[in-house]
Amino acid sequence: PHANEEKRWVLSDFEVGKPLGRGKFGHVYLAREKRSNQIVALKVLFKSQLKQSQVEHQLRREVEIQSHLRHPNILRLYGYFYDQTRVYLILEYAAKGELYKELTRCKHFNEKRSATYIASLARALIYLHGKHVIHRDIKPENLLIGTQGELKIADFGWSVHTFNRRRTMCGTLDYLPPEMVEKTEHDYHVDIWSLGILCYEFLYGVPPFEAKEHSETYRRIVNVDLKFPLKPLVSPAAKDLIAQMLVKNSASRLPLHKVLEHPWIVQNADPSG
Ligand SMILES: Cn1ncc2ncnc(NCCc3cnc(NC(=O)Nc4cccc(C(F)(F)F)c4)s3)c21
Repeated sequence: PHANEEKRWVLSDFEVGKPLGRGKFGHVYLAREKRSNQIVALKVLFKSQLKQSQVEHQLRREVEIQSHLRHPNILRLYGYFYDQTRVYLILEYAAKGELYKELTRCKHFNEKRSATYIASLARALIYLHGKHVIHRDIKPENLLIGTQGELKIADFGWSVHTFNRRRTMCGTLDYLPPEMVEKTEHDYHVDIWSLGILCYEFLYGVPPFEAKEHSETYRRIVNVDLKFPLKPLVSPAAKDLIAQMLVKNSASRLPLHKVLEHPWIVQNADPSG
């Protein structure tokens, strides 16, 4: 078909392999496109569940947003197709799997690995914000690791174009910045807050405002009740960067390009990302 004509994919175009993960709406499988031998990840979503949760519009927006994104630290969504009962997302395969599994295995990452991931994420977010897209759901569960160990942001199911911001609450509270928790207007600064949460969780193995009760987590977020444990040992430079991103007033959060210039990133991030 011509380049601009979307190929109509069908399930029989693929040889489906092992399951890669189980999501709320469906499973992800390793797959090979038969004609090109290209390895992909195939996410299978049940139409019934999508309809039931009224998220079809979100899925359409995800496909639309992803179709214009090309960045080494953003997982590609090559296309989609559907049959009677299911919708299939054809995704780039991230050979080293889910970052959160790696974080659980290692307990926490060292400063070099953490800074390298944060720098890659900052570059991906600069690219995204340049396209007026906010991801809004940056957390370890949505980060994958590519063949060369590079970080890939995945799952734009909650992303929005900045002109039409919605206040749907999504998933764990831990990553929500004060303005989303307090349900006020929010903008691309939310992703800078989440980057600060991630940086803390990479270094300490737990998110900064974690608490047993939701109400306690909520209180700690809106008060920015930021505490650094004595263990593991973390450099003052890293704490300084985290404290500059986890700022209640969203406009005062360290801009992403300043994150890339911060001494902790400059001294610890591997330039290759
Ligand atoms: C585990 N794993 N290991 C290796 C590997 N390589 C690639 N991918 C993997 N996993 C899939 C990662 C995803 C990327 N994009 C997604 N997108 C999505 O799940 N979208 C989506 C779903 C349900 C509902 C909605 C809606 F309607 F609410 F918007 C949107 S999931 C891999």
